[in-house]
Amino acid sequence: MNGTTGQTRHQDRVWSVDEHLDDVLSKIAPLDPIELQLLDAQGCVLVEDITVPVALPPFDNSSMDGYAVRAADTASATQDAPVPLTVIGDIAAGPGELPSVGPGQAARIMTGAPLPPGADAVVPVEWTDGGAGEGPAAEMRAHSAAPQDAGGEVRVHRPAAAGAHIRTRGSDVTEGEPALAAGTVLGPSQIGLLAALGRGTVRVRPRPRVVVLSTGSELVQPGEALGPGQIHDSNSFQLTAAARAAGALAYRVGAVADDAETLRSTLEDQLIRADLLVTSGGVSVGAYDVVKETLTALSAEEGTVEFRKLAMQPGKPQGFGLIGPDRIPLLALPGNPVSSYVSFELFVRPALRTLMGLPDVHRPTLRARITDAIASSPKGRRQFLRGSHDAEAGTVAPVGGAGSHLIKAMAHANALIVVPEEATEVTADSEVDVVLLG
Ligand SMILES: Nc1nc2c(c(=O)[nH]1)N[C@H]1C(S)=C(S)[C@@H](COP(=O)(O)OP(=O)(O)OC[C@H]3O[C@@H](n4cnc5c(N)ncnc54)[C@H](O)[C@@H]3O)O[C@H]1N2
Ligand code: MOO
Repeated sequence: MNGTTGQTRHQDRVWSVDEHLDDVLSKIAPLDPIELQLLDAQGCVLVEDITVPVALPPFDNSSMDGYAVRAADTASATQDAPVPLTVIGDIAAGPGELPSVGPGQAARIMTGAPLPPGADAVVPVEWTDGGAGEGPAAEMRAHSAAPQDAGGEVRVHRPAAAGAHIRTRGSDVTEGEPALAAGTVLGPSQIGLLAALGRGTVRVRPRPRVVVLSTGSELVQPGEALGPGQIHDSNSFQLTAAARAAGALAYRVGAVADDAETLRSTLEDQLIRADLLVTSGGVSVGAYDVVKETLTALSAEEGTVEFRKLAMQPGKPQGFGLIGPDRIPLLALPGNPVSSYVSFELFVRPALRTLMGLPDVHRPTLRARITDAIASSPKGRRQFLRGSHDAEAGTVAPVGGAGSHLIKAMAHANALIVVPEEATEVTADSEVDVVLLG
C-alpha cells in the first residue's frame, strides 16, 4: 500500500546499534570552552595547560606544633638531661613579624607558620615539656589560658636534626612547573590544586544543558492521583537523573500531551536553553505518536529528525536529528520506561560526554559468567537484559524478564546483559558481555 495518501511509508532498512550510535556521535562536537568558577568546573575537561605561578609551599614552614630551634642546640637533649631554651615568642600561621632565633633560644611555632630566621629545625611539642616544667607535654596549652607559655623556658627532651619538621619552599611544586595538562578531567583533587595555585576561574568545556521532555496524554505528575487510564510520568524523572549522572545540567519539562501543536511550541521554547534535547514516547507506529508526527514534518529551516528502527531490544524505534537555527541535537527515545533508559545509556550518555569532550564516552563493558540461562532472545536483534553483576564472583544474574515495562527490575539492576544479534538463547554458566551502569 506504499504511496497511499495519508499512510506513512515503511522505513526500508533496520539500523544496527553501532550504526545508529556512530551516526549520532558523528554529528556531535565538543562544546566551545568557557571560563568557569572552580566549583562550577567540577567534572569538566580542562582546555588549558596550567603552569605553577608561585612555588608551593610559598615559604619554609613548620609541619608540627612545636618550637623553632637551632638544631645544634638540641643535639645533646635526652629525657634525663633535657636542654633548656629561652622562649622568645609565638609564631602562628598567618602574617606577622618573625622573631630571630639566636643560640639558646626557641620560638613557639604552629603547624603551617613560617620558619623564623635563625632556626633550622622544629621540635614537636611532644618532645618538650611545653614550658610547664614537668615531663613530656601531650600538647600546647591554649594561649588564652596560659599566655606565659609564649615566653619563659622550654625543656627539650629529644634532639632534632637540621631540617626536621620543616616543609621547604617549593617542596610540593616549583614556579614554572606544569601542574595540570589540557584534557584533564577536574575532580576534587584537581580543583584543590587549582585553588592552591590561586586560580579563581578556569577554562573548561562546559556541562551540556539538556532538556528532557516526556510525551503522552496518559501521564500524570508524581504526587498527583491517577484517574482511569492514567500512569505517573516516570521517564522524564529517570532521564533527567540519568543526564545529571552523566555530567549534564538537565532540565525536566513536565509531560506534554499527545498534541502536535503543543509539542512544537514547547520544543521551540526549550531550544534556547538546550545543547541537547531528549524526548520520550510517541515514536512508534501508533495513531497518536505525536513526536514522530511533528518532527518528521519539520521544514528545512526547522531541521531534520529521522525516525528509524534499530536491531535491538528494547529500544527498537528511535529518532535522531538536528533542529532549530543552531541545529541542536535531538534524540527521540521510545516511551516504554526500560526502552527509554536503555536508549539513554547507549546513545544519549555517549552524546553528552562527547559534548563535554570527555575521553571515555562509553560505559565500561566486561565479560561475566551468567548464572541462569536465557531461554530465548530475538534473532537479529541485540538484546539488553537487566542484570545484577557481582564483581568479586565475576558473575551476572538476570533481573526480571525482557519486558520493557519492568521498571522495578531496572531499579534493582546494576548492569545490562548483552545478548548478541545472532544468539537466540544463552546457556547458564556461559560468558556474556556486561555493560556496567553507574
Ligand atoms: N504495532 C507496533 N506497536 C509497537 C511497536 C511496533 O513496532 N509496532 N513497537 C513497540 C516498541 S518496541 C516500543 S519501545 C514502543 C514505543 O512506543 P512509543 O515511543 O510510541 O511510546 P508510547 O506509545 O508513547 O509509550 C509506550 C509505553 O510507555 C509508556 N510511557 C510513555 N511515556 C512514559 C513516561 N514518561 N513515563 C512512564 N511511562 C511512559 C506508555 O504509557 C506506554 O505504555 O511501541 C511499541 N509498540
Ligand atoms: O523496543 Mo521496545 O523498546 O522493545 O519495548
